Amino acid sequence: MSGEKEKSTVTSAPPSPSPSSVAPSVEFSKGINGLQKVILRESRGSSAEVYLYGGHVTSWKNDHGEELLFLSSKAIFKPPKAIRGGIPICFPQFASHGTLDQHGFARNRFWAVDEDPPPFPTNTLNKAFVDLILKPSEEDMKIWPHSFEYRLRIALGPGGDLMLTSRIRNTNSDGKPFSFTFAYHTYFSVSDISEVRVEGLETLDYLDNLQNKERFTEQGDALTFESEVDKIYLSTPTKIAIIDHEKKRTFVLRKDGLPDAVVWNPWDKKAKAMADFGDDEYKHMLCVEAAAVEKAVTLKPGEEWKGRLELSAVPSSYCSGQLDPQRVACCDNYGFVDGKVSQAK
Ligand SMILES: O=P(O)(O)OC[C@H]1O[C@H](O)[C@H](O)[C@@H](O)[C@@H]1O
Repeated sequence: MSGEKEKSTVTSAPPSPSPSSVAPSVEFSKGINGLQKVILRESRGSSAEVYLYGGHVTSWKNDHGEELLFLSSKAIFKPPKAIRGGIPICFPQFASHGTLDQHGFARNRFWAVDEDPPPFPTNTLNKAFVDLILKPSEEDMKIWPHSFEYRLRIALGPGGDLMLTSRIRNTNSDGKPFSFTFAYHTYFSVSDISEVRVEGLETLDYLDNLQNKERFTEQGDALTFESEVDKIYLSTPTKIAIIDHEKKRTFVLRKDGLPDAVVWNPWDKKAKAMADFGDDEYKHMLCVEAAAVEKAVTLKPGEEWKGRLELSAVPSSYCSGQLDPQRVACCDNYGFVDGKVSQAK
């Protein structure tokens, strides 16, 4: 594996208000196997890495340099294989919910940097971000005969929050609508899967992929893990927490436009069957995927869909058991202000 990193371009955002901190920056460089990647750095030291192959976030680190996403030591950075770990983009099909290959093709296409994206309503001050774009090739049109523009903004906020915004537009000139399913297939890094709990999905209905996609209702308790899990929770709240007791860290996932949430851990048997996944790595990862699966999204020509994911990692002074997605403020240091996440002072 040639992991040579070769710096090429650095673009700096406006100067940071704090004299002791460095301005957020965006750096283009070569990653594993010479694949192009983008490194986002924000002023307090957190960072993220994005491969143009797949439009794939492979790393998200906090201001102590600790990795927050799981990336398999056996991940294959070579097309057409999708990268195992980080945040694969599943589009235009989630899993095998359709006639395309598993999880669609966006995760194994080369994306381009979008030099001139249409304006975003969100504030980008003090954020390091990159805009990517995917348009179908002629080959793609043969397997999925629809013209689209998929714009992906990946941004790192001043507190180290990672934000992904997808804007997908139907650009068909034949007047035809298209439908798709979608997921941000996020692999979180956890200390020990048996010590982790997920709050926000209790009492919800789910489709169990391990039982012919049959529908069940989750019990009233937070989710814990002691065997393989592959479930699609339906109509979930906008906020889900992954509490890692051993690490004393809580991931807070906020989503918009993505009603479902997939929870996946392959456990030991499936782990062994995957060539690009270590036998014991299932112990240190958990996928919680903001998704639109049960009801496909349909776009008429000219229409655009937006799906947004915000991830933050906070110390686990987080009040376990008190997650209420309807509340405007949570007992951690983060809350919603005017529909946007802000860090309380
Ligand atoms: O191996 P992959 O194609 O990346 O898929 C990995 C997993 O993705 C999702 O979480 C699905 O629900 C699982 O059924 C699938 O096994």
